[in-house]
Amino acid sequence: MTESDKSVLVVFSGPSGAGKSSIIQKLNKDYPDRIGFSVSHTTRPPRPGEQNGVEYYFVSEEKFKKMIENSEFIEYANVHGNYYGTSFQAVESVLNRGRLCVLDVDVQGCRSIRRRNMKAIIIFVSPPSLSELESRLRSRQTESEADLRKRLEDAQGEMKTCEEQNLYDLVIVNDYLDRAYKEVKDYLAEYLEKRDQKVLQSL
Ligand SMILES: Nc1ncnc2c1ncn2[C@@H]1O[C@H](COP(=O)(O)OP(=O)(O)OP(=O)(O)O)[C@@H](O)[C@H]1O
Repeated sequence: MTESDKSVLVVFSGPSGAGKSSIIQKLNKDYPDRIGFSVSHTTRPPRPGEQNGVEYYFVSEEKFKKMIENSEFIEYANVHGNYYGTSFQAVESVLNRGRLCVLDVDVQGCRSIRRRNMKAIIIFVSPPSLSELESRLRSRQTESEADLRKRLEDAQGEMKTCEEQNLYDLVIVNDYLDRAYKEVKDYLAEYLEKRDQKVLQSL
């Protein structure tokens, strides 16, 4: 079995505040040796101590725009004048090390992964309701009122994408974190078991 045979891209998507980071944190805690995170590209200058290829790949705006033109990004955004993006190549490099590459991307990112026909498990994390989502975002206290409103507005559209054919492999409702996490873990375990059996049978 080669290293890349053992790898799979695991993508989490869903509204802001649905619990993607909470689930990813738990996965990372339980499987620190199996999980890898891709290094993003950015046009912001490195801060003291930051190394190229470790915290980020630091590139010029010209280079970043060229990469956009060449469709090299799964997703990218301009935040306060600086570009940030997740490249397909950065994900491949985690996968080539035989790791499960875990990503948190928006709906467009999920569609772009599907278009590339990548071997990926795409999981939509849904809040139990929009009112519960609002109350979690409020207790997190990380957004301004305007930002919070925008996130809740976006959430309505994001929830509708659950019905899109062949976009998500699994939709989980994050009612209780431990229960939702178990659903993710069981799904991954079953996927990996089936896949490893297939690989073994083909040897
Ligand atoms: N099942 C749950 N019950 C109650 N609170 C939860 C649950 N899951 C997560 N939370 C809390 O809800 C808040 C939002 O969760 P989290 O930050 O993981 O969301 P997210 O989807 O990663 O959001 P973003 O996309 O904005 O990063 C956090 O404060 C988290 O502790």
